[in-house]
Amino acid sequence: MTTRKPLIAGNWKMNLNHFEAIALVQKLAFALNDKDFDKAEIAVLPPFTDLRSVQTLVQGDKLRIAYGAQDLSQHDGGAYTGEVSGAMLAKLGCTYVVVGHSERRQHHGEDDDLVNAKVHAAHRHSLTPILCVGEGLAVRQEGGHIAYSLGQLDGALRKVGPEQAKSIVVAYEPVWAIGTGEVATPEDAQEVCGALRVRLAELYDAEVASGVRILYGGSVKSGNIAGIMVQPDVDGALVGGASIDAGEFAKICRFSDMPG
Ligand SMILES: O=C(CO)COP(=O)(O)O
Repeated sequence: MTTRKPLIAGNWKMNLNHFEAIALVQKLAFALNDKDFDKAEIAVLPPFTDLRSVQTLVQGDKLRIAYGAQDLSQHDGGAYTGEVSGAMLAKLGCTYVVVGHSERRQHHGEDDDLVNAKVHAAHRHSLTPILCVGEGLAVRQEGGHIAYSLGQLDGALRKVGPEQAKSIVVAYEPVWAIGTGEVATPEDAQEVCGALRVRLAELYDAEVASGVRILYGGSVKSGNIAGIMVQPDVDGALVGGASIDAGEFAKICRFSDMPG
């Protein structure tokens, strides 16, 4: 069986300017030690305007913190006012890029085809997509959460080959648990993350499925991370609100020391 190194990624959303970004990453680097970085990969996903500052700090001080962006254009360049390309993110040393976050699907009308195009765009520039899927409250209430999340996975991975699929990170983020304080139970998270892994095995093979990291996201805090992380198919967390507090995020990164 492949061992999957846990990934704890902080999606800052539209928070923190570049000064604040530097302060947060410095605090985080100060709070965490090599043992923490050995146990889990730790990443921050700041707004575009912070990335250059984060890059300079991380590279200058050789920090073991990975970073990436929250979105990218499906295009590689050209007359697309306001867009940021994968090539630009790669040039800034980004490892990750979030694709298909529910806030982009909801507020920017991103559908599965666009999300799929963005997954391909990320791969063209050797960025690892953190592909977000997850159902809204109505779908959950009628029990369609697994089919819905698998449908989003299928759509996002169209024409993505096994080699590329291997490097993808999937994040299950039930929309009803995002920013609401309403965390899915560890069993809820496991149910869908397990189903996503089974679907990866169907779309590709067992090797791909066992290598892909699947994260849970939605109101993750230091007080609930331990229970989520012990689930067999949950390989990390995509943390929103709690990731812009360095102390709280550091505790989440040390999930094995937190109460279950
Ligand atoms: O959307 C999320 C991470 O991408 C989750 O946000 P919260 O942790 O604030 O609920």
